[in-house]
Amino acid sequence: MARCAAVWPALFDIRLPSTLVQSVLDALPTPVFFKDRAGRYRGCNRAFTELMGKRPDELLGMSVFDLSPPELARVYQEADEALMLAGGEQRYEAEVQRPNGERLHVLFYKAAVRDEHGVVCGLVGTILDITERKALEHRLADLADRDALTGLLNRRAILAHLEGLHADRRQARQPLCLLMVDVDHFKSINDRFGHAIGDEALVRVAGCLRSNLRDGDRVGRIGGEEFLVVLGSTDLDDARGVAERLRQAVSQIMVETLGGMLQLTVSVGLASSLPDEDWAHVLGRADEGLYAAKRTGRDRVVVAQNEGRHLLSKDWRRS
Ligand SMILES: Nc1nc2c(ncn2[C@@H]2O[C@H](COP(=O)(O)OP(=O)(O)OP(=O)(O)O)[C@@H](O)[C@H]2O)c(=O)[nH]1
Repeated sequence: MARCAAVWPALFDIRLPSTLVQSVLDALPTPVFFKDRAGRYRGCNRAFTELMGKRPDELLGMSVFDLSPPELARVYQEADEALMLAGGEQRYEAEVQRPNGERLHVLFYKAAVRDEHGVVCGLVGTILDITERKALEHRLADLADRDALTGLLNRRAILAHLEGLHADRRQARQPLCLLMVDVDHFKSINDRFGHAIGDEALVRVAGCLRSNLRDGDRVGRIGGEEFLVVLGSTDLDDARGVAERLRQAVSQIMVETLGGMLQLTVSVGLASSLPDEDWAHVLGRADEGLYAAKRTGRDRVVVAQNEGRHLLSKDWRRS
């Protein structure tokens, strides 16, 4: 790539030979550019030309719309105008598109440049590639929401999802349906076959629940062998169908053990939110439905009574 000498404007002729300034800028790994008051590129360093895939002379006089897709160019233009109006410095996150279409997450650092009369005559900007950092942040955020054994949402994440969705559905005056799903006789599975088989059973149940739900539904592991399913937009009749389908799907799971095939079953409590009902109450009623399913023989779905006991078996907000 050609050096960018002669592209840097006289504006940067700050009693240093401009070729020296340009050489210093070209030695930097960080893209640097300069725009005039009209937002046209008036200079840049080698890293910027490499990022944009253009020759230095091609870049001269271009606007952001000549160089970037319109949705990105609009972001840059708005930021540039705000900076040149206010003066000072600016820092923001955005994306940059390479000529091959690849998008980078970047941090822009820009500063207004003033002429000898103190009037803003352009800006200088640098671009820091933070793509890897962003990917790592997303990965960490995702890991923080996951249950380590099953990969499902963990208790905190599924309850946060429930709280958010419940608020939306309540505002739209639509009910929200929940399923509490608990593996039957799990303690005796651990006792008879060992914890490794118990863990495998949990992983298989988790996979089965996940693969039998639609995109808008969410499932999380909220306790040892207890799962919570938050259904997207589903009325009580449909939710009953979903619960029954999940129950049957789990009963098809066969876990191979040294003592033969282990068949799993789950009990399910289903509750549909009442108008103005708190999310923790709906959860409490689904829990009561689950315990009714356990009491009446397991491997079944019980729809929670609307009245509920209002004395929650657990305080879901705190637990
Ligand atoms: N293998 C394994 N076991 C777990 C895990 N978390 C909790 N458990 C066990 O799950 C068992 C749950 O037992 P209980 O709550 O008595 O319920 P249950 O035996 O399934 O009985 P019912 O629910 O009444 O059908 C306990 O023995 C816990 O130690 C885990 O991550 N892995």
